[in-house]
Amino acid sequence: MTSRTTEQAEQPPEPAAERPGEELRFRPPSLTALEKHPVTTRAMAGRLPQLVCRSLALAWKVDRTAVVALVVCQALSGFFEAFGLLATTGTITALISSGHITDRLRDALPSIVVLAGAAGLRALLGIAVGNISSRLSPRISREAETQMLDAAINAELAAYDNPGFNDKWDAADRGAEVARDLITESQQLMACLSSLIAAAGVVTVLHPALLPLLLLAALPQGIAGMKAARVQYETSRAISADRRTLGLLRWYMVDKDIADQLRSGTMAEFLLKRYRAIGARVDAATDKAVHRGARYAVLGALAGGVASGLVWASLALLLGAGQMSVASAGTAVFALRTVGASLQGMVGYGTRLFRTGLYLDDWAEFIEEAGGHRMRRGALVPAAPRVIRAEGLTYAYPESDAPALDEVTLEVRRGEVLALVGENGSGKTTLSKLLTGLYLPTKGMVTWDGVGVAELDPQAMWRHTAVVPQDYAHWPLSARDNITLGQPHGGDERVREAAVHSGAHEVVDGLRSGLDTLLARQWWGGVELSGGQWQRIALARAFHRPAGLLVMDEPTSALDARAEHRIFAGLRRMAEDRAVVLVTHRLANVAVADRIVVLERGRVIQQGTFAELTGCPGLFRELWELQNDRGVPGNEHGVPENDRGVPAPREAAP
Ligand SMILES: Nc1ncnc2c1ncn2[C@@H]1O[C@H](COP(=O)(O)OP(=O)(O)OP(=O)(O)O)[C@@H](O)[C@H]1O
Repeated sequence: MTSRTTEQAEQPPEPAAERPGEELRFRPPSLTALEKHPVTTRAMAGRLPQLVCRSLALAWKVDRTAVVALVVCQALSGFFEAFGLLATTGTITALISSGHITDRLRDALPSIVVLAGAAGLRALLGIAVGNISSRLSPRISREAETQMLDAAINAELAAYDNPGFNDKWDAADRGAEVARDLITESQQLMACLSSLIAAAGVVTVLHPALLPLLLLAALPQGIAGMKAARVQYETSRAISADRRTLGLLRWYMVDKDIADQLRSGTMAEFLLKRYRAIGARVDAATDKAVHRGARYAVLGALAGGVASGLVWASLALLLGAGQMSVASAGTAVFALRTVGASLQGMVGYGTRLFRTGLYLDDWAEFIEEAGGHRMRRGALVPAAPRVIRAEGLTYAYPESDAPALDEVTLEVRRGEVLALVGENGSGKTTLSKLLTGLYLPTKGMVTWDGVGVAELDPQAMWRHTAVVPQDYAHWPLSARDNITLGQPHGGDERVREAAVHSGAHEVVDGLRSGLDTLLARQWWGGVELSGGQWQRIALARAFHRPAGLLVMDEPTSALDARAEHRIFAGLRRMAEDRAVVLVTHRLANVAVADRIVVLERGRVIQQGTFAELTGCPGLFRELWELQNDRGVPGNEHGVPENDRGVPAPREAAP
């Protein structure tokens, strides 16, 4: 320290806002889609049919009739295109032949009728195709979203602790969003293709040299289009982490639950500054991509212009050399324009479809990834458990250095209250999640009546569990649904019973429509509850479940003394027909437990009754003494004692 110069010492510290905010950074996205499908002509040519099939397959799931109608309409449209073009030759031949103009027009009339009829029918088919794809597009996106949701909700809970999981969800979400473009772009590509086949057939009939020349002319723009598509995709992926951060910041700035802290902490300016800085970074990256894309477009257009000039010059030469009649040349002009437009369309829609395909790969990758975490457990349907046992239980979170739980062995039986105690981060919540089968052990076992939880059907197992987590959900539903979780049994009587046990009846009785009241002020103009009132509802929902295992993690952290007393006084009755696991830091409350397990850094260091643990030296007694060391006048423990030296909650009147 003495080596620091005065100048160094006086330098103001770097302002925190200028440093990159690690907590607001997401992992840089991987460009695996690009690695799998590099943007080259060959890759694109191989990929497009695959993508068209994929879009049709997704559409097939949504509406089979519409897919059949779409394909038939496209085929008919191509057929009428060729028909119309061939009729052009007849029209021109009749018009340029010798004779009176009235005779020539009469001769041309049948071809003109065919031409007009074909154009009219094509227009009608175009409208039909547009209609069908507009109907299909949003449904395809929804189908893609549904598949994502299905993958996510059926993934193991541990998947969410994987740092890449949320990133992939985000990229996949964009994939599902753009999936709606898949059918439109595919059908546009198919329309161009059918028109190209029709016109190319006609051009080849007129002169075989014209078609290869035309294909060559379309190449430069095709390459430019692909390069621009790559730049756009890369940029979009590169800024996706920043876009997520912006979304998060927006949410933090308007979220009702922290709006008061934003104001009282005068955070708005700081967050807005960050928002603007990240927004500027996104804008700069977008500008760069737009400029690069424009450069490619200009180069492509220049090369395409030169190539088109060559095609037209060839046509003039053929005409001049007498290798083609004037009528055929006239038809060739129409056909060439059609081929040119179709090729351009194919390149344009093809590159767009390719880009959509890259996003869709992200979507598919997530489904695959979530599929990798898909719950693959047994199918045994358990009864309400009588004994839940952890044996040599070890659990490590993904990418963490030390296990959160290390060789834990304990059991809890029906009719018992087991309390888990320990300092912050000692592994209590993790252990409760393993006992309920939300996580599967890294090593060791959790068994329900002797059967490993991995062998049990998870849904059937969770029907026997009721959990009051530290952060319980404030479901934007009615009070009744908030208690029954949409799974009523025994009618309102059971709801009322659970509410009385938790003290939520006092909350419900004060609501304007009782159990029917919506508890979602910010969304639907419903009623908002206080923190403690919400906790009473969360407790009622756990008491309402006919569960054999009840886990309560800090269940009374927001309750007033009377409400808290009611919960602990009624806990023994609760435990009569179920096993109860209680996690709490308020050690006076664990006196109701039959056994207390003390955890330290993921290991069990003490076990016993309240009297045993307070009666001998160790972490529990130390924490207990600290909790009572407030200088409050009274007895040694600061609470009334019964004859076991245990603070005794009295049975409360409901
Ligand atoms: N989702 C997670 N991903 C990675 N590590 C986690 C995760 N959740 C918890 N941990 C880590 O696991 C350890 C145990 O956490 P746990 O939440 O089980 O502790 P706890 O005893 O319930 O703490 P508290 O008393 O603060 O609620 C901690 O070191 C924590 O950092």
